[in-house]
Amino acid sequence: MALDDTSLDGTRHDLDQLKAMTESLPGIVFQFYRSHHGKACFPYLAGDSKIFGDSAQRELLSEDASHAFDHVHPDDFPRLMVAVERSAQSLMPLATQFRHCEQEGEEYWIAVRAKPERLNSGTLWNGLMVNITEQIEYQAHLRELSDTDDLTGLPNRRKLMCHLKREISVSNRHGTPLSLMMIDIDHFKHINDTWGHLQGDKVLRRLAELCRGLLREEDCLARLGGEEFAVLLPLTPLSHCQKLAERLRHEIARHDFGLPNGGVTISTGITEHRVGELRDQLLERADRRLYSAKRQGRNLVVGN
Ligand SMILES: Nc1nc2c(ncn2[C@@H]2O[C@H](COP(=O)(O)OP(=O)(O)OP(=O)(O)O)[C@@H](O)[C@H]2O)c(=O)[nH]1
Repeated sequence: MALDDTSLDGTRHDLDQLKAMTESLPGIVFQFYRSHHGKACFPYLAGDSKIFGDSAQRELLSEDASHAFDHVHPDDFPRLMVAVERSAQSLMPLATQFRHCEQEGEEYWIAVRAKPERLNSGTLWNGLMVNITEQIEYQAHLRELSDTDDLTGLPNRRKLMCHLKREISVSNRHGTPLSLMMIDIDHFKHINDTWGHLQGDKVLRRLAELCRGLLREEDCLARLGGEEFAVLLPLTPLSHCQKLAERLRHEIARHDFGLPNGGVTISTGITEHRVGELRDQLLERADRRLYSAKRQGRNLVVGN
């Protein structure tokens, strides 16, 4: 059959347009092939050159995909391989994400979506990879906001509960000590009522800074709400926690918070986690001791 020159021109034009379009995509259109013997390659790759380099690098990948896998973050590599294997076995779409690392240390988060088809010699996926670094960073920012107390910048109750869950599980598994302090400012209502809410806010912020400065990096100081704070101390037995609580109490009592008459004091309940107990049992015991400190006259640490 004779070829119609005009329709060939049209086809060439369409192909050129398609090529130009894929080259400017904010992602990659690809084919990935894996033989039954494990040989893998990218027969087709087009799009964002940030992800898989220039045409010379892509030429290499069309023969051997291992150069691409060298750039996958080591923490993400096993998950990616499991996802590929599952998709090959089940012929369900491949859907996962991973970090792509550049030699210069730059990292991109890539989302991959691809449909597999069985061939005689292996599996072929047709799919897309999209750079989702901005979304991942934005999600991390939102998570940070939802875990942070606005006024003091400290972790909030929600974040402390996550830490508690993790540290209790470590303590249960390894039998390592874990202590908890519950701190409450004494007569804070009086400070607010006498000097105003803004002055009260300043006291909360200053107290948070003061405590932060006296704690180790791995100790989690959180604001639970109002004038109540907590400190979670991994690898710390009650005796050390007691010394630290006394030090905080002392430093706060002698600190000049800028209030015209007198200082600020705190009451503290401390306790150590008992292997096997639940988070709420630990919290309740620390709370009971805090209220015992209040009952006994305030500006006090109670540990049993
Ligand atoms: N300035 C300020 N005040 C707050 C904030 N959150 C809670 N408060 C106030 O903290 C005060 C807490 O009062 P109470 O619960 O009666 O406790 P207290 O006066 O410290 O008395 P004791 O704990 O028994 O020593 C209340 O007046 C709340 O309005 C805040 O973010 N900023």
